[in-house]
Amino acid sequence: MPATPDPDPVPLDRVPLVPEPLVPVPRPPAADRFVYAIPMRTRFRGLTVREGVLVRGPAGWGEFSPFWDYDDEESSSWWRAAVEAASDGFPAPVRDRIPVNVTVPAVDAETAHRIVLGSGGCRTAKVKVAEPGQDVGAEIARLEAVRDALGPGGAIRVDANAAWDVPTAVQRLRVLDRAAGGLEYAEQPVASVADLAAVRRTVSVPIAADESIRRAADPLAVARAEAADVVVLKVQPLGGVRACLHLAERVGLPVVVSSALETSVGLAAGIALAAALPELPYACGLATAQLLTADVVDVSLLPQDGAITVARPAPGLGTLDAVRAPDDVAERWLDRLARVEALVR
Ligand SMILES: O=C(O)CCC(=O)C1=CC=C[C@@H](O)[C@@H]1C(=O)O
Ligand SMILES: [Mg+2]
Repeated sequence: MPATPDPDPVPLDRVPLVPEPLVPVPRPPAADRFVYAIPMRTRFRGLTVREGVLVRGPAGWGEFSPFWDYDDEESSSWWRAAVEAASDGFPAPVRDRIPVNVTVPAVDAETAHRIVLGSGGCRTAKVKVAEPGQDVGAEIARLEAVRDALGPGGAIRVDANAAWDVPTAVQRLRVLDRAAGGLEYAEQPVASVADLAAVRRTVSVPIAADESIRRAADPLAVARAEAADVVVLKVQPLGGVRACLHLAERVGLPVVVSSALETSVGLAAGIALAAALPELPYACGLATAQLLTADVVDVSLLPQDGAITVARPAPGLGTLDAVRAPDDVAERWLDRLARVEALVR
């Protein structure tokens, strides 16, 4: 198995002006690409390790990290988002603090309670439900624990990741709405736009569309079908910050920005989108650096008093070396990236 590809020739701006010190220092990553692998704190979305590629350009760093169930065609929008960050940078912000929700994976009640209390002051929690192999009892206990930790004034939303059919969604949302002491909204309870519309017509809990937006041929179908009250925007799958701003303008529904479980390089794009949107009526799902055991930057984008200050942290040489992916993982990602780049050329 070939070793990690040799870094590209060190560009002129990185040629040390003084002889290199005797003590080896971490070599800078390849001039413009770096593959990371970071263990997750808790299994989330079936992942125990988050991997991806950081790319550096004239405007800074971008992140290309499509989940492996996205094929090369679908991954092209993820690459466009990374290229936008690295080449164009981000639009001007209209706010400097982004209220964020804490993300609660499908964990036991005690762990859920601890996650909310340790969230950095988040007043909103998004709770994973419909986890394969778990029953409604576990979801009720998790939601009751989250409500206890948040207090009566907090907001609780759930995410089923399209797992239910319509009858199950209708019945389960009524139960979970009670267990939570009221749900702010339910994210993607069912898979299709038609089923989302059917659930929305039947339950009182507001509905948010996520997969029906980020994996749809036509994201506007959700609005035309009156299938959702809220639209979830994720920068990478939707092709970048400017593409999301354009979609938000056209969809005509309230939007919430959510991450794709990126490092703080990728989260910075989500923060930039949330900072540039004319309206931001909901706390955003951008506190997911809390789900990773490490980061590619020295100071992660993490909430304080329930919000993240708009910033664009850059990777540090030391932090990059600590999360460098093994050679075989790096090769797999760079091969994927080469295929996707060939598609979008
Ligand atoms: O929205 C949040 O609170 C965090 C992001 C999040 O929940 C997700 C990120 C990426 C894929 C999914 O696992 C999940 C989602 O469906 O929104
Ligand atoms: Mg979701």
